[in-house]
Amino acid sequence: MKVTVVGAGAVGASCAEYIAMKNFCSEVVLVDIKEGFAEGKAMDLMQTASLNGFDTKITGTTGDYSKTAGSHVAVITSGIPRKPGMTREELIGINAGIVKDVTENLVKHSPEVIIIVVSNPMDTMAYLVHKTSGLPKHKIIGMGGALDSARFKYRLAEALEAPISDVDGMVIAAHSDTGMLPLLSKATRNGVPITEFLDEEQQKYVIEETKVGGATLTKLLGTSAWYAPGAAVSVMVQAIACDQKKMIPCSLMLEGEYGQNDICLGVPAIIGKNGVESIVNITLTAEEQLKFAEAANAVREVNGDLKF
Ligand SMILES: NC(=O)c1ccc[n+]([C@@H]2O[C@H](COP(=O)([O-])OP(=O)(O)OC[C@H]3O[C@@H](n4cnc5c(N)ncnc54)[C@H](O)[C@@H]3O)[C@@H](O)[C@H]2O)c1
Ligand SMILES: O=C(O)C[C@H](O)C(=O)O
Repeated sequence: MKVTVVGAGAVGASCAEYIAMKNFCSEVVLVDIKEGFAEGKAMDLMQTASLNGFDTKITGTTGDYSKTAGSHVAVITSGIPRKPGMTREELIGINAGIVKDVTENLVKHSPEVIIIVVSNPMDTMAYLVHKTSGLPKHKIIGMGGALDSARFKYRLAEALEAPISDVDGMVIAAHSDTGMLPLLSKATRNGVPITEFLDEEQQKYVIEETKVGGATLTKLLGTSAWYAPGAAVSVMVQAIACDQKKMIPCSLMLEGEYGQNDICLGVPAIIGKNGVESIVNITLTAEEQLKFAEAANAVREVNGDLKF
């Protein structure tokens, strides 16, 4: 399995590192526009191989997409991250051009590729890849829900004073500060609904902290997060590489599912060797349905700023 990661910055390098550490891929190619940067990151990571015990070969290139030819999966992390006080949506002006250009180069050299979109505003960037790549819809997957769900579980475990392995939960809808929908109604501790353990104030705290998870880290770090995003991507790549058929919330093109059309939004999906094997329809409460529709309206407005 050959995987390309475009953007060798904080998130791209973290993706490459987690993928290599899990040792399920033969090759990871890092691509960046900054001269020598991807080559340097690849060399540094390769010098951890004997220490960390992996055999994945990591190489880097400054913009030579012929080196990415025949990739099974490509991850797009190229583009600018937000600074404290910004929203993800403000990145569209710069990142849309980068994502469109990168997508064209990837598909030219790997026409069968499955693309995982990470660059923000992610739901809109995933939509852009659908509109410009010519790839079938099961081959384009936006990464947001896997990360947001991990943050949800972190906050649930914190509120419950429980180990994270005790809790389960999922976040769907938009990967944005206001459009995220942590499904509290379905979250559990060892199969017991979370609502049996947390009072309303605690529930509200968990939901609000989850939704601003990215903004909180951006304020602390001065730029956006990379460890959990990289780990989330590696879980998705492994689900494809090992045909795991894992259920992961991902930003996917909807054609009637959840009452939406012609939009990429986070929904639970089965991820396996073909990319998206299927979208899973779950029952939402009336309030959740309303919030999902509101998130869709906001993403649709941002999509309106795209120029193809
Ligand atoms: N979807 C998510 O959950 C999620 C999580 C974290 C970050 N992000 C997004 O991922 C993106 C990257 O974040 P980061 O922290 O790694 O930023 P970063 O600045 O550390 O890295 C971005 C890299 O992209 C490179 N780049 C820019 N244009 C390029 C091009 N045309 N071709 C190849 N490489 C190019 C830059 O040189 C840089 O090295 C941002 O848009 C950020 O908002 C999304
Ligand atoms: O918050 C950001 O801007 C980056 C990313 O989308 C995240 O959630 O960490």
